[in-house]
Amino acid sequence: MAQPLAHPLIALQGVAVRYGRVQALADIDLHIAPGERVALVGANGSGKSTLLRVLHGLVGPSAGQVRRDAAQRQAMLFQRPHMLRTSAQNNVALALWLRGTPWRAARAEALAALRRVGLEAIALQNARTLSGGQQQRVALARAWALRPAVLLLDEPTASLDPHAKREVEGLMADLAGPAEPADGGGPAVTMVFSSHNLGQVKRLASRVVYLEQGRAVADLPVHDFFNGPLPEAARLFVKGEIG
Ligand SMILES: Nc1ncnc2c1ncn2[C@@H]1O[C@H](COP(=O)(O)OP(=O)(O)OP(=O)(O)O)[C@@H](O)[C@H]1O
Repeated sequence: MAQPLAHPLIALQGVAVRYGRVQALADIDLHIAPGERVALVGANGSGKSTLLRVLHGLVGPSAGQVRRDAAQRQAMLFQRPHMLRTSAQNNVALALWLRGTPWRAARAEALAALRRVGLEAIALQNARTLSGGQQQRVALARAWALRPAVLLLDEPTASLDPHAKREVEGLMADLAGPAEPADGGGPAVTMVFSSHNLGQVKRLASRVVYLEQGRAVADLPVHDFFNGPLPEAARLFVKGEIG
């Protein structure tokens, strides 16, 4: 398995997760290094969402260890963002306020974050009335405003139309910075995302982890994943999803 050498932001060792009788993850060893853009791919039910939840600390492992750089902030985005019934600006500002930023400063920072995702003009609009793509951009602004070192995204574009998909994907690339590992801790956000869209994986990822029935059966630099030899199931998955 390819494991980066840099000091990991998150390190999983021998991680397993069970939901009752379902073994959602088994024997996962995974190091996330600064500057990486890791794509989690695999069939429905292979464990991608569960792995993201473990990385974010929302689900505890039933076996194994999760170590996290406690000084680093993390944020997570879901397929369908949850918007509160208030303005886009307040949706972002509340996240900052909850982290201890005074309200006035939070409102100002929220506006800057909305500007970052091209939504300054609709800052005062009720977030629930925005389109799916706009809501996902507000969610990205809300996550980015927290200045996370690690951004985890669970199929962030899966429920969007092609135009919105491209916009959100472009923003993800923009927030993550260049696809090379950052040297010396630049402003780049380390990103781990799940996706069924292999074109998107090619465009965004620096590394691909392929899950099968809760196991990481391939963990490769993006070029090797799409061009090199793969375990049979992963090869068929790539062929089926593309062809
Ligand atoms: N809360 C839960 N309770 C019971 N079983 C669960 C729960 N969440 C997930 N599972 C099961 O764990 C396994 C892994 O699910 P997970 O959602 O992580 O897969 P996934 O790869 O993200 O799937 P998808 O691509 O469909 O989103 C599946 O068998 C799923 O049914």
